[in-house]
Amino acid sequence: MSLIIKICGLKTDDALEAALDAGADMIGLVFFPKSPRHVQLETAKRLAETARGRAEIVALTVNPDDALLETVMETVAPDWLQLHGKESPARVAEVRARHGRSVMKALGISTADDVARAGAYAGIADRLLFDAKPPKDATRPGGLGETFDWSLLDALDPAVDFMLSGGLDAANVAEAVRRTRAIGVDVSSGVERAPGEKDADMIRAFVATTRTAADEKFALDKGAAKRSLS
Ligand SMILES: O=C(O)c1ccccc1NCC(=O)[C@H](O)[C@H](O)COP(=O)(O)O
Repeated sequence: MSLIIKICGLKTDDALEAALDAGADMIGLVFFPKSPRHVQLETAKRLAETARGRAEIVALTVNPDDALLETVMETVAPDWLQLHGKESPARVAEVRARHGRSVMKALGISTADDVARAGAYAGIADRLLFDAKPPKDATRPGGLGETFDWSLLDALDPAVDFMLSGGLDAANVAEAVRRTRAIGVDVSSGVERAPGEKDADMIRAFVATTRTAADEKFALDKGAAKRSLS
């Protein structure tokens, strides 16, 4: 399986086209009014119509109530609901059952305890997304362009798949691919020239670098597997 690339926080037709043309597998639409990437529902609907069938559509919300999720489902019909707040495992299960959509649960990581707590969501969320834990005074819980110590993820149960985010960009994503066993990567700030303003060249560079790094890792793993058999 090839590495999944998600470009998050798209809010214009041009940025969306750049992500789709570059070959992004998932595109993220942010519904969080305090974010510079917040999209109005009608814009989101139009962007989703363009993206449908070309990439999976992810609707990102933070501690959403069911009314918001119903509105997003009716207007945007995303393939995924990304929960980026303090949703409990029980709430994740409830959202999944009630709205009938795959759920990606984002978890902020800064300590080994944060990684240990992730286990409670395994088998409940359809996918886990690890992000840097935001500082206490942050105005939003993600999309801050901050990395975290990826070695903390070495303690995670090897059976648990995850995507990686938090401060990724074209300069560090190859190392992230090599260093972790993430099945996918997610970027927002790292493909922007200013908060909320995506840059087509940066999107292309991020996707191309990620694909090359993933191919190299696959070739290395294949070589190692062959050597261990001989
Ligand atoms: O992007 C936002 O403004 C945002 C607001 C509220 C919750 C989450 C938000 N973003 C999450 C993401 O875009 C990504 O999933 C992830 O955090 C990567 O962000 P970045 O470090 O900026 O690449």
